[in-house]
Amino acid sequence: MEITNSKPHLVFLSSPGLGHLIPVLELGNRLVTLCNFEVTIFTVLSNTSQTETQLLQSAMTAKICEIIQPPPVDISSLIQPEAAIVTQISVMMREIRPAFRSALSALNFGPAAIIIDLSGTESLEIPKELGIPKYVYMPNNAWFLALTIYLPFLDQVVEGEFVDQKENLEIPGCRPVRPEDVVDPMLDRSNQQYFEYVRVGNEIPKADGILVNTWEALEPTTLAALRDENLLYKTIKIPVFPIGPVRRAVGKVQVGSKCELLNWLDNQPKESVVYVSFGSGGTLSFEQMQEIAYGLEMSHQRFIWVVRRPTIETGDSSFFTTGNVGDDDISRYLPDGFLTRTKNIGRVIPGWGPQVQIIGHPSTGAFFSHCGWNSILESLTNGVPIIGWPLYAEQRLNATLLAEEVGVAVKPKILPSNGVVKREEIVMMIRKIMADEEEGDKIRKRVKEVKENSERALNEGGSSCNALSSFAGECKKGWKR
Ligand SMILES: O=c1ccn([C@@H]2O[C@H](COP(=O)(O)OP(=O)(O)O[C@H]3O[C@H](CO)[C@@H](O)[C@H](O)[C@H]3O)[C@@H](O)[C@H]2O)c(=O)[nH]1
Repeated sequence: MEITNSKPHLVFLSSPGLGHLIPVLELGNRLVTLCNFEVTIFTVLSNTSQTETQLLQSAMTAKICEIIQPPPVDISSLIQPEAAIVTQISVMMREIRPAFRSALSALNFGPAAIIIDLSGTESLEIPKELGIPKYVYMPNNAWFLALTIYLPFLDQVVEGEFVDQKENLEIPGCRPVRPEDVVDPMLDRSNQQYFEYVRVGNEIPKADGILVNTWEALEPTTLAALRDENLLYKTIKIPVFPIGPVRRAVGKVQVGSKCELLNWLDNQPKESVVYVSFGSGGTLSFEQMQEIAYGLEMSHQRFIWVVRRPTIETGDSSFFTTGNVGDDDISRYLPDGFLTRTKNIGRVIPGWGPQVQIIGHPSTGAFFSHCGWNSILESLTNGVPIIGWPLYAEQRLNATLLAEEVGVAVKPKILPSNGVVKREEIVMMIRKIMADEEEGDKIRKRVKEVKENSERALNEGGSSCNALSSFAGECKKGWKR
């Protein structure tokens, strides 16, 4: 790809994991096509996920953004084998800094700005040294951003474990966070991932601004708090640009290339199918898989289920290997006879599915989701209500936001990360979203409103379009050809 000096240039630093790579690639594409930038993305990969590698390959083929892939870093001597995902990613991003610094110094153009995603904030010092404007990209919602930047303060005033607190955690101007909803790194204050997360909270305000993957109408109160000098602006003192929803859209499916699954969806009634999938890393215990299988069967609703090998220990153990487990014989993890009994109403896919095509299909009526933010955005922008099944990371926070503030989701009484949710409750949630005429109807109407307000935000003159333009304006202002 030829790099010219005629357009301002932005450089991204993206961290491992599809949940980060996807929104970085999407935002990069948007800045090229809508704002007339050239974009280079410095990608740090886990190097163990085939799906990650494939995604990057297709981004390289599309040639919208320039991709730089540094050699993999070996962190095995720096962490314990059982280190949490956040710790692993933090250490990888720390070790990549010399390569990122050399790559920036070797560029034959002066970038207008550097955009660093959430897990790479330790690298903000590099553009600072080089005198280049620097921004943080939060590929999640504003409430999670608020908790992250306020955590260093909570760290000073809260005693004991957050999960053991009797009172909700107050964040100025925002919805309080229930102790049971705190993000994974806050579960154990003696674990390295907690220190890494507090560090990120301290580092974000060192940027010149924050891009966040949400929009005004979705989180008006939190965004107002982030701008209010008496509330959270006091902590960050930098502008926040709500530019979302940045998400993958349904591409045109080539004639003749449609898979059997999408043909099957074509033949189902409108909004009749429940799509069940837990993102790029979510896995379930064997017992929980049985309950979901029976719950789906007993609900008598049509479904598509992306099934992975169960885990016993943690919910996130396939985070870096997604797409690599697809060849397993998944029938052995499902109840006897399940596949035969449900063959007329359901489809089970091993490992990985064409999610954006499924969610964007008119036959899909609900998304049974782990509430990763990309999945949520794909659902909301297609007007599909959510059965929230938070597993790890910040997903409990996301599920609460959707169910209790936005009004587009239901979630189980006990959190799936805390115990096994029984089939009866699963049936109840599915039926509420798919068939309930009162509460269900309200949720289905609300999600259509959210779809429309997301479109308005992105259209010309909409809040996110304006936020992206003002970010672009700031970057172009300081750029010297
Ligand atoms: O079978 C599948 C499963 C997933 N996807 C895609 O993979 C992405 C998954 O992203 P997301 O829903 O955000 O889940 P995670 O990969 O789990 O994301 C991580 O990163 C997100 C953004 O920071 C966080 O919100 C999550 O909690 C964290 O687990 C989405 O674009 C999906 O369309 C597929 O295409 N097919």
